Amino acid sequence: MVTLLGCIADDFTGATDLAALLARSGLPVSLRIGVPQDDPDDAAALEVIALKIRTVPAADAVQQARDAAHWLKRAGATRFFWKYCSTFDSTAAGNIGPVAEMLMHEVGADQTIYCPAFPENGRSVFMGHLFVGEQLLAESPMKDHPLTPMRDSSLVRLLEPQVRGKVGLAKRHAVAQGQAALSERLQELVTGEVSHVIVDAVSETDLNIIAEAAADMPLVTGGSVIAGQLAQVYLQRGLIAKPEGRVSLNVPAGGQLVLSGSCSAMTRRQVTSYSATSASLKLDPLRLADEGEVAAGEWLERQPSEGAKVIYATAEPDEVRSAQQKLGTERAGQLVEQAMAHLARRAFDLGVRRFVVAGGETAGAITQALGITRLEIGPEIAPGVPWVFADMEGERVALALKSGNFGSETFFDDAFKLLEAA
Ligand SMILES: Nc1ncnc2c1ncn2[C@@H]1O[C@H](COP(=O)(O)OP(=O)(O)O)[C@@H](O)[C@H]1O
Ligand SMILES: O=C(O)[C@@H](O)C(=O)COP(=O)(O)O
Repeated sequence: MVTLLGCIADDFTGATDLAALLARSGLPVSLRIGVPQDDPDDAAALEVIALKIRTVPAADAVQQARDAAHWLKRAGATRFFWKYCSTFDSTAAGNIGPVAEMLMHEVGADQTIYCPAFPENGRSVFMGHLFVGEQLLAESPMKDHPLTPMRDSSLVRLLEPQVRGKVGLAKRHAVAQGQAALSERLQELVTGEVSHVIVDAVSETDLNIIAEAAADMPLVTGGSVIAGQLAQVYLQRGLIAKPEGRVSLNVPAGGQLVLSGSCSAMTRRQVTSYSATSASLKLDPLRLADEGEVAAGEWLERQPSEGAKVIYATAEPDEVRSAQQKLGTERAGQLVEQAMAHLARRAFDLGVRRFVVAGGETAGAITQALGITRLEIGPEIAPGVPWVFADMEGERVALALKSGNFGSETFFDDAFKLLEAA
């Protein structure tokens, strides 16, 4: 099949979020880990390439995203989507802006939109300011993120230093008036040479209007919801058709494990809740620096494969800051990610086949270490978090790659229960 929409995600939880929201349209979605080595002879209409480029140097992120775009072009994609976090996770150097600008150049776009809103998960954009629930982004727990602390809520101000072109805003007043008014506003901005447009959105209706206005843009950027709405518009316009029949899921039997490297507020609550009824082990980056993860591996070996268990580095902001001051931010993060990756591999060797992983960077490290290259999309456990399935060394594996702040307090339990019922 020829690809219609080619998507590039900047992390792995974000990629499964995107794939889940695209799959809500009923269209088949293909999710690949890293830029495929092979030619795209089995491409799907909606292709997603998951990269781990949210916090790497901007030049590296741009290069990897360019390679992904070239593969998607070879698959036939004529429209492209750049997926980043619904909390606009980035630094002053990038990587949202530099990748968007490179992709605009690649696809010949003179304008693109930025639309991270995800109303179901409490992310809305008004007057260019991003809200997380009722709080401005910079007042939300995202201000304490270990790698991308978000200290400004204005998307215009956040994006400006990341791009060369002009940044503008399409306010909710234009969006609420419908597609024609929004298209007119976008046209006005492009005439004024504004190539990067933040678009307000506070509801699904807003996102639907935005998707209608942006459906023919060669490049759209944002969170998963606007991409899902684009797929719906393609269906309505007959650009793409739903396949006949249903694909049956092959759910693996085997042991289970939660691995959590996210320090986000919701994950902290989820770890506390799950630890109350499960075997749990906390990883300390300082101990990992001295001794590695041997003790954790031994702990894992002592646990029944089928039993409920969680290994976590999840910690309160003060504790994270203290580890980062002693080890450096990058090293602290890498120590945890590497340990999680080794433990996931050990768990697989011990018979674990159902993994719940909390944290985008953590999920990236684990999925890469397991050598997984392609994922099938299963049922959504919570908005934006589906079970995904992969074949690994001849074995079937189920993974739930959970974004730090997604899901309710009982998410880990909910995830395994859903798999039992599938
Ligand atoms: N206790 C800790 N101290 C310092 N860094 C940590 C600690 N626990 C986890 N980390 C690091 O914090 C980062 C969390 O990012 P990520 O996995 O993307 O989570 P989220 O989805 O919440 O953003 C990872 O790089 C992880 O290794
Ligand atoms: O858009 C979102 O919020 C998610 O898909 C996402 O990218 C979250 O990233 P992490 O919180 O780092 O997992």
